[in-house]
Amino acid sequence: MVKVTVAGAAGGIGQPLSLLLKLNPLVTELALYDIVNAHGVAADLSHINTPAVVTGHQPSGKEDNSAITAALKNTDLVVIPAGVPRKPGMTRADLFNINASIVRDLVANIARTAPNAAILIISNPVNSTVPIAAEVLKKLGVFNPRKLFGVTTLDVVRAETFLGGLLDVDPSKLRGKISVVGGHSGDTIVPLINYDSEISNKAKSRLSTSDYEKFVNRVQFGGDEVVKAKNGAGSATLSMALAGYRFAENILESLNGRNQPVLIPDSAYIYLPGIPYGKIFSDKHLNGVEFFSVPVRLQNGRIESFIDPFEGLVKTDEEQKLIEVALKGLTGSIKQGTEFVKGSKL
Ligand SMILES: NC(=O)c1ccc[n+]([C@@H]2O[C@H](COP(=O)([O-])OP(=O)(O)OC[C@H]3O[C@@H](n4cnc5c(N)ncnc54)[C@H](O)[C@@H]3O)[C@@H](O)[C@H]2O)c1
Ligand SMILES: O=C(O)C[C@H](O)C(=O)O
Repeated sequence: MVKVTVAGAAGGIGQPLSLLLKLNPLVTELALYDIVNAHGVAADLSHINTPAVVTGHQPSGKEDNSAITAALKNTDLVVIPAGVPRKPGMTRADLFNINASIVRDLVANIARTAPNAAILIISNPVNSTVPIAAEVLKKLGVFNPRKLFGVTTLDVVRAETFLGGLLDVDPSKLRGKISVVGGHSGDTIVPLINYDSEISNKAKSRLSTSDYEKFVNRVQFGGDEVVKAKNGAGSATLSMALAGYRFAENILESLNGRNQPVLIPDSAYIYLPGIPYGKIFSDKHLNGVEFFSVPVRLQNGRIESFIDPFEGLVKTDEEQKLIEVALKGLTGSIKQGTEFVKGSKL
């Protein structure tokens, strides 16, 4: 029995993500929460002939907490794509003013109603919204760092797609062979393609320095490519739904009665000091930066451990330099999120 809740379920990401979740036979209940159109989306998806029972939850006004409480009750996994997307000319950080309080309030409800649920945060700016979630959970005394994930899978999906194109390899075969670490915006996104010897050799023989730099830039700014093409109608939704589902599916599979750790080649943006070896890793390699996206191993819906991309994976000097740039960008975003909650009344 697995209940999944999607908060922001009627949005551009929420709808196709909910569709994919409805197709997963491991899901027995799918609770769709949104401040608009939640019942419509739920009615629509409920006609699909898979086992998951779909329920819709929409508040009647600002003070109505009953809908979110019902959506979260007994849930195992909450996926959050609630919030506003970018328009051309905006950075993800420009979304902070609106999305910070949306994530804060949703996570406070999770802390009160479903403190044991795994939480997947999609809402941008992920580099700050995940620290916001962590701080809320800490303040309310229920923080389990093994169950909080910033969803950075779209960066991995993009890296696989773009590199596959350049190397003339089926991109789906690159899953688990390359990785993306760091954060989720511009130069905090760091693709690592040099630890699988076959891929690394292929990349060395096929990619010029300029091809490699263009590849890195395209992964780092893939989001902008979509924002520009949508021309005011939002940011990535369909590829994000696929990426969010891919990560949610990893969690569902790890919840599915398996006691063995499942190696998930996908990275997630996590709070390292709460994970075994994470604090040492953060002090040793990240200059004390506490949130970082790394490939994780899951067990029973939580992080069992992560792969150390410094000692476990071979990196080139270029990749090392990219990580140093990423760390500079992450420090301020993390602090902004943490300070925001410190100054908030929950
Ligand atoms: N992590 C990533 O890789 C990634 C990728 C793409 C988009 N995003 C982010 O995901 C977010 C959503 O993008 P979208 O395109 O789906 O936007 P959207 O505007 O289409 O949908 C957002 C949905 O959230 C709902 N919502 C707003 N406030 C809410 C609240 N308090 N509670 C519940 N629902 C609420 C809205 O009603 C809407 O249905 C944006 O912040 C975007 O930047 C992240
Ligand atoms: O670019 C955005 O604003 C949305 C998302 O973070 C993405 O990477 O596509």
